[in-house]
Amino acid sequence: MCLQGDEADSKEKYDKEKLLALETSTSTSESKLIQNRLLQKLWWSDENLAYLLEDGLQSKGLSHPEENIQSHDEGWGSCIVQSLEEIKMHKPKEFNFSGIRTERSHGMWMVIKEEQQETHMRTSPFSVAEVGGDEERGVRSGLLGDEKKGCFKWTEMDESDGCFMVCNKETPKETDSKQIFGCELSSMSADNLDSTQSPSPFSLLLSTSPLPKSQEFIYDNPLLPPLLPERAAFLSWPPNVLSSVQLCCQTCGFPSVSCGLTELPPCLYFLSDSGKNTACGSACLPECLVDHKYEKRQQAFKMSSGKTILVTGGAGYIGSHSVIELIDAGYDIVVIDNLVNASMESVRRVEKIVGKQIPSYNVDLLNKPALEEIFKKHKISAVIHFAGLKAVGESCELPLLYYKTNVGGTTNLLEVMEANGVFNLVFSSSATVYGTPQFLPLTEDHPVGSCTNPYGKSKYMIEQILQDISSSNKKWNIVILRYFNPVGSHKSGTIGEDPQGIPNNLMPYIAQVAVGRREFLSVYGSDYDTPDGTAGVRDYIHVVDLAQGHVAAVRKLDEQCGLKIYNLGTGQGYSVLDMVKAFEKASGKKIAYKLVDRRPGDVASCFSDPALAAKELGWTAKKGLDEMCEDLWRWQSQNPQGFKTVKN
Ligand SMILES: CC(=O)N[C@H]1[C@@H](OP(=O)(O)OP(=O)(O)OC[C@H]2O[C@@H](n3ccc(=O)[nH]c3=O)[C@H](O)[C@@H]2O)O[C@H](CO)[C@H](O)[C@@H]1O
Repeated sequence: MCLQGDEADSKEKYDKEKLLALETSTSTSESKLIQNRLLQKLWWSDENLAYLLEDGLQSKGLSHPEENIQSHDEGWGSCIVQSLEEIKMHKPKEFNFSGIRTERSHGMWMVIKEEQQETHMRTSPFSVAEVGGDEERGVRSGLLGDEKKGCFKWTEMDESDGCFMVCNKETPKETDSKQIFGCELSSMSADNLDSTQSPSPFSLLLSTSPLPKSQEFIYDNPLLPPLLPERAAFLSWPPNVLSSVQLCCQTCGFPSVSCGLTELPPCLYFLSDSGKNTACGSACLPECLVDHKYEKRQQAFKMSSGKTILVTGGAGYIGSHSVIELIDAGYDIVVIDNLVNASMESVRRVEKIVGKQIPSYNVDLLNKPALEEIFKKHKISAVIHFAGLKAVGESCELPLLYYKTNVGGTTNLLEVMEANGVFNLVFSSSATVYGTPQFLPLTEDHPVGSCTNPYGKSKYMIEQILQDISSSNKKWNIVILRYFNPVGSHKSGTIGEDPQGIPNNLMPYIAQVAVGRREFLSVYGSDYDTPDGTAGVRDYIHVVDLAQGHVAAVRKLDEQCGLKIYNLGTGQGYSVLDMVKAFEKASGKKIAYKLVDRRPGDVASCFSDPALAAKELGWTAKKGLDEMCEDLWRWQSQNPQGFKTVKN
């Protein structure tokens, strides 16, 4: 029996017949299996009819029901083979063939070994992408196959609908869809499959029930390494019908095509308002989505330095990014944060990124007993001290709050450290301590202290305190890092800068204009002595580069370094309008701006000489302006309201 796409054959009627056929099947166990599979398959919502195409899903060896292929002129099938190793171990005819056609214009077929379907759902040597006649996308598909993976060929299946097939290199190039299909089937067990080939870059995740409109997909398979979150995309498929979800690789250029296979085992969950919901099926973890850093991270866990670093302000922007890099470098981390300007959600998201729980406490540095508790509970080797207030304008209105929080908090911390025999500290200072530059680029020996606001002065005062304790007790190892202008976010787009209220700094403001939270950017001053007249030739540095600078600084402490001071910048200056343009390019959004008066206290230009950090820490910033803007945009567009964003 062959079911056509003709609606005359209702799904229900067909199901009935199918089940009847199964009941009379000779093999009870096979019948059971097939019934189970039928139940699994018949999940499609009404608008997305699925038809089982082959008689009773009985084993037919590899003989494909060609009449079905031919009859499906509006769509076509992809033959997907799972588990290369298994395929090699079995003769083709031991495979049962089952095909499902998922909807009129997008067909999907599957070939799997019935008895072991679950274990087969790991890697897919084949998958098929349909590009719906869009030549450009087709070309991109082709690039993926040949150039990126090197082991796939893309073959145009049908000029009229512009379908492309990914298959093994050995598969004949020029042939029609029927032949390709046949060939692919016969290559299931064929020796021409190269066992080193990469799995498919795609997989299709089919829900066992219609997915809710609001959802957050969570890939969560303990058997497989984590996804590269920045690459993975979950798309509903077929488009606009939320009954299946496609996991695909954005980097490979596949934001919108359907492809791949399949079903169980469950490893994808989706969240709805009611919490974690039923599992979706998943086929394989595409190679290009595997987070290989994970293996390194596992390695790092194994070769853990055994050192625990206390990160104050670890829920904040720079702190959270640094925690990731430190964990990657093999350190154990304890986070404390008073959450005045941060949220524990960022720590939860960092935990997801690193695949590890991080002890984290809502503790204020002014609460000395609580701080002492932390030092009792954890064997701290070093402290990275980010915590503090940082809004320049606010510091002018509330100077005492700034001195108490920043300076008082730091002295508390230093006392507790000393009392517990911890003499290793990395301090988060700022280029603001240089005040108005007397020369550029700024080197570490540039005069400091001429800061015009309490925030800047508090940083300067802390630097002075650190100099003094270092002179008083040689046990102290202190690295002071003077940051230039950190921007960007982690590649995943799941953590980033989340200013409360109206952003003071340029880039968060621009990002909020792009996302529609602010109407326009006020460019403060257009009469400066800079190439485009705008102020703010600044040294923007990617926050991940900055975070890596902290790893280098922690390593420096091991050298019993005494007190050291380093600039963390790129050495490259960009104006406000440079930044506007770069962000427009990265986001594809127009940034409305108005030229307004100067902002009091702004200097025209400020950029670093980062040579000392390169020489003594072995650290340099690597990421350029485009990457900073792209990463910032990923964070902002995925989280328009920052960590408060509710996923729809
Ligand atoms: C005076 C001041 O606040 N200094 C702080 C600010 O330095 P910066 O002034 O270097 O950073 P910023 O991001 O506030 O401003 C960068 C440039 O953009 C300009 N701009 C900024 C915002 C805006 O809405 N429109 C606009 O034109 C601003 O005039 C400046 O020329 O941030 C640094 C961290 O990143 C330090 O914390 C500095 O202490």
